[in-house]
Amino acid sequence: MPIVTTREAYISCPTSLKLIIQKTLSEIDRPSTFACGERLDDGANPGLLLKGHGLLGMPLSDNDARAIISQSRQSRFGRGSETVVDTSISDSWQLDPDQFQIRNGSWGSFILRLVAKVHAGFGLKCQKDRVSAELYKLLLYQRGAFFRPHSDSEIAPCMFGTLTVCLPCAHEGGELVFSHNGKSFSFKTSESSDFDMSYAAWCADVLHEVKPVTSGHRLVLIYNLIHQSQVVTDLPSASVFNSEQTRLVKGFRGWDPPRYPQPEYLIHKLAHQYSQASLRADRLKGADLAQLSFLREVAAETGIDLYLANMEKHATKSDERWARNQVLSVDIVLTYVVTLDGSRVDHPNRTVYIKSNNLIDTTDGQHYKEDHRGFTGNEGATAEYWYSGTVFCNIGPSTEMEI
Ligand SMILES: O=C(O)CCC(=O)C(=O)O
Ligand SMILES: [Fe+2]
Repeated sequence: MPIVTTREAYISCPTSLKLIIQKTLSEIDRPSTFACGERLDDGANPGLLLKGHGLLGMPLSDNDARAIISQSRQSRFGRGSETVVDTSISDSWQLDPDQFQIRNGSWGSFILRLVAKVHAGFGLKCQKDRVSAELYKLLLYQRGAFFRPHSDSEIAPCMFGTLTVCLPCAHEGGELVFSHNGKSFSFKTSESSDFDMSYAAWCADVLHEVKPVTSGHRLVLIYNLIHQSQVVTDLPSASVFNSEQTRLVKGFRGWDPPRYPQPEYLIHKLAHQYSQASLRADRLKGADLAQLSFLREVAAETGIDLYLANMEKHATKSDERWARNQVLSVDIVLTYVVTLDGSRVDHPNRTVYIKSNNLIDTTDGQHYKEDHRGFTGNEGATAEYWYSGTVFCNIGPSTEMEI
């Protein structure tokens, strides 16, 4: 039996590239990130009770910090399938959950609120109640302590990430730095550390580090994020973000120029319709915003240009009340084209005509107006439909769309 590789499949059917792009974009249906974090002004005091010592006050005093250290061991972390101590990687102090208690009864619902933030931030598609956070350890960083770049191994079944709550305890330094797939960003726990808390969460496969603490103490509760998934492949991970991006890049690069020249532009319909005033990247919502962030990455990699536009489509069809609903003619025009920052680039007095072949998705959606003409001469009964929408235009690197 002949084996058809994906590459051959692309070559034999250029429409499949549009399908790849369409399918991938349709799966990016909500904003998502592989790491998130923010200051929390409404954090409750967990009421940490250290066995043999008593309640730990918040912000943590130097005296209570010494009490924690006296009962701690060097922090451990997952390396492959093992849990190891290596002070060249991390030299913070660790308490295990059986060495302390969280006495505040409302702490559980506070953690659930954080899990809901993670669920939204990661754009998880499962129900919120499929995700939970299991207490793993309490870490204390003294001045000079750090955690070198590492990713978290799955120390619990169906663990997909880590949630941390940095408790009130003034410190400088100690910021979290995340890097994945050539992108990196940092989050400063110190900024809210005097009296407030902050949370951070990341997918287990994201490389992260804690920069050295330069003064004070950094006190963090660490939770494993668990996904009650039946199917192991459902587990969220940062590499899912990569694979969506890779598929899109493949889609845009996959045209085989000698046989099927790359179209000079492609049009992708947005989920929402935007007025001219809100036609700019920073006003996009929901799935549109999420898709834009992916398309931006893809544009940087492939050299395509991105524009936003309002589109009008006018179709004349045979009237379905009398005959099969056959399309007789279609006109598609862009009525307002802008760069991502909202600057208009089309000429107000010139119409930009679009070939329907360049639409990634040719389904019409709901028309906003229709007109049934009845029988006219030889043409039979016709009906006209008008559609409108907002679109992304992805223009190939070496071509210009005539506007
Ligand atoms: O201290 C932190 O904020 C992160 C700790 C960490 O990465 C870990 O325990 O694996
Ligand atoms: Fe970690």
